[in-house]
Amino acid sequence: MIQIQKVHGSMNTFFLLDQTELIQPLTQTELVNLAKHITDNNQGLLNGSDGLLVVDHSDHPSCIGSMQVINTDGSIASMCGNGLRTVSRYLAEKFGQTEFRVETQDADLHVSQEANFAEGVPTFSVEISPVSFNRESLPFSNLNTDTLINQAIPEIDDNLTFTAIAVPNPHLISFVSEDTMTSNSLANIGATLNSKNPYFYDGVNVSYAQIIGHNSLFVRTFERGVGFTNACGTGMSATSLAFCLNHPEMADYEQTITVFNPGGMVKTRVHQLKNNNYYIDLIGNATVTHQILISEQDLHTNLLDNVQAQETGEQLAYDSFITNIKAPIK
Ligand SMILES: N[C@H](CCC[C@H](N)C(=O)O)C(=O)O
Repeated sequence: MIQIQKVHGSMNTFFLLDQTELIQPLTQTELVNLAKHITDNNQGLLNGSDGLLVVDHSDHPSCIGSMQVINTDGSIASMCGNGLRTVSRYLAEKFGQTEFRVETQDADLHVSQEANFAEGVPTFSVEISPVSFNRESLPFSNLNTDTLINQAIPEIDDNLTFTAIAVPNPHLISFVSEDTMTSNSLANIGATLNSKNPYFYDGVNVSYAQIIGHNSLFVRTFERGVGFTNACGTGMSATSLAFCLNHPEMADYEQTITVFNPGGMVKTRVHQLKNNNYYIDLIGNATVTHQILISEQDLHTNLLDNVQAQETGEQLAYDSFITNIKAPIK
C-alpha cells in the first residue's frame, strides 16, 4: 500500500502523491487522469480538492525533491504557493531538514520551516519567484500594452483598474471596494478570462483585494483551472507586490504584510532587488488533514473505491487558530 495525504494551506486543499514511493511511477497521462478524478467534488476522494501535488526526485543538485501541480481540470500550474508549503513540510519530515530547495516547473525555490502560527499549526515559508510583468510571460494579448500596472482595461471592466504579474503563474489583480468584493464581478471576470477569450488566452488567476489597513489585505481568488478557492498562495503573493507598487503609502517592502483570505491568513514579505526585480516570501500553515492508504495498482488504474483514509486531527488545531485570528471580512 502507498500512503498519500490530503493537505491544505489556508484551506486551499490538495492531495499529495510521492512518486518516489512507487515501484512504477505513474506516467504523466495517469497523473492527469488521477488528478481529474481524485479532486472532483462529487466523484473524487473526501469531497475532492483544488489540485494534485506530485512530489518526485530532483536531479538538480541543490534540490531535495521536485513538485508538479495539476489543477482539477487536468491543466498544469507552473507554481502553487499554498501547495509548496505542504510539499515543503512533507519533504522536511521525510529528510529531517528544515531549510532546503524544491524544484518547481520554472525555478528551484528556497523553503524553510518557521515558528508555528499557533499550537498544532505547522508553518513554512516559501520563496515566490521569478516575477515578471511582461505580456509574453503572462501571457496576454490584444490589450494594446506590454504591461498592466494599475491600468483600466475597458475590454474587461468599465470601472476597475488591474495589475498583471506572473510569479511565474499568471495573476490579474484589482484593488476593490467592499461592494465590488461581494458582488458577482470576480465570478464573472474569472469565468470569462478562463474560458476562450482573446486577452488571457491561457487563462489567468484573478484576485480581488481589499485594503484592511497598513500592511494588511483581504484577498479572494478565482483560480485558473479550478474556479473559486479558499485561498491562492501565489495570488496573495502577487497581490502583496501589487499593494507595494500601487499603494506605497499603505504597504512596505521588506515588512510583513498580513493577508486574510476566505480560508484563513498568511503573511508575505515583498523583497525589492535591483532593476525592478522582486521576490516574495509566503508564510503560512501546512496542514495534513488525512493520511490515506491506496494500492499502487489502484493509483495506476485510477480506482478510488478501496482506499483507507484516516483523519489526523490537525484540522481541530487549524480551526481554533482561525477562530482566534478574527478575520476582518469573511
Ligand atoms: N492555489 C495555488 C495556485 C494554483 C495556480 C493555478 N490555479 C494556476 O496558475 O493554474 C497557490 O496557492 O499558489
